[in-house]
Amino acid sequence: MTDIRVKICGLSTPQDVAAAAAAGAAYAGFVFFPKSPRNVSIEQAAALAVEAPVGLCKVALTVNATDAELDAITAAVPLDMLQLHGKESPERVAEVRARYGLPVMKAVGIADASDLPQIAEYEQVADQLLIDAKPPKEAELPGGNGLAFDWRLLAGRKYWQKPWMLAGGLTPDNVAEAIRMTGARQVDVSSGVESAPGEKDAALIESFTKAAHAARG
Ligand SMILES: O=C(O)c1ccccc1N[C@@H]1O[C@H](COP(=O)(O)O)[C@@H](O)[C@H]1O
Repeated sequence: MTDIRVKICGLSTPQDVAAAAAAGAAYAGFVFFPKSPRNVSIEQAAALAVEAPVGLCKVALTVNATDAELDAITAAVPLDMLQLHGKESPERVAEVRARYGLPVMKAVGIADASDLPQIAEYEQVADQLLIDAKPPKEAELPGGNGLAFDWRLLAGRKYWQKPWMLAGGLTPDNVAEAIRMTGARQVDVSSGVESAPGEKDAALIESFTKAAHAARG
C-alpha cells in the first residue's frame, strides 16, 4: 500500500515551508486570495518557492482568477500545480490547464449527496480533484474555514479515475479517522495546523503528517 500524501496549505514563511518539508509533506500550498489570512504576494510566494526543497510539489491556490492574475503568478513563481478553489466552470478548468501547461487541481465543495455528481464532471477536465467542505453561505472564504463535511458521503462510493485529496476541517486528531472512512490516499490541511488564523505551527504540522502517514484507508 502506498503512503498517504499530505498537502500543507497556506504557507507564508520560510519556516512554514521548512516545517512542511521536514515533516514529509508532498505538497506545499500558497494562497493567492486577499481575503484569506494566509494570502501571500507574488514576491513572497516566489521567494518561498525558489527555496523549497526539490521534490516538494508547489501549488498555487487561486479563486476565480483572471488570465491576467494567473499570468502574473505563473511568470514569477516556479510552480508545479494550480489549485482552482472558486466557482470555475469545467470549461474554465480546461482553459487554464491548456494555457499554463501545469497540472490543475479543482476544488469541489461538498455539503450533501447532491454535490457529488460535480466530481465526475470535473474529473473529465482536471488532473486532480480536491474534495472539500462546501463553505457556509455567509463565509468570507471559499475554503480554509476549518469545517468538515460528512465523510460518510464518500464511503462505499465508486472510485474516481483521477487522483483526489480530502480536505476540510482536518486536524492531527481526526485525520486518521477521515482516511479510514473515506479511503483517501491524499489529504490537505490548512487551519488544522495553525496556532492562530494564518499562523502555521511546526509541531501541529509534524503531528498531522505523522498521523496521516500512520493511517490506513
Ligand atoms: O486556506 C485558505 O485561506 C483558503 C482560502 C480560499 C480558498 C481555499 C483555502 N484553503 C483551502 O481549503 C482547504 C480546507 O481548509 P481547512 O483545512 O478546513 O482550513 C485547505 O486545505 C486549502 O486547500
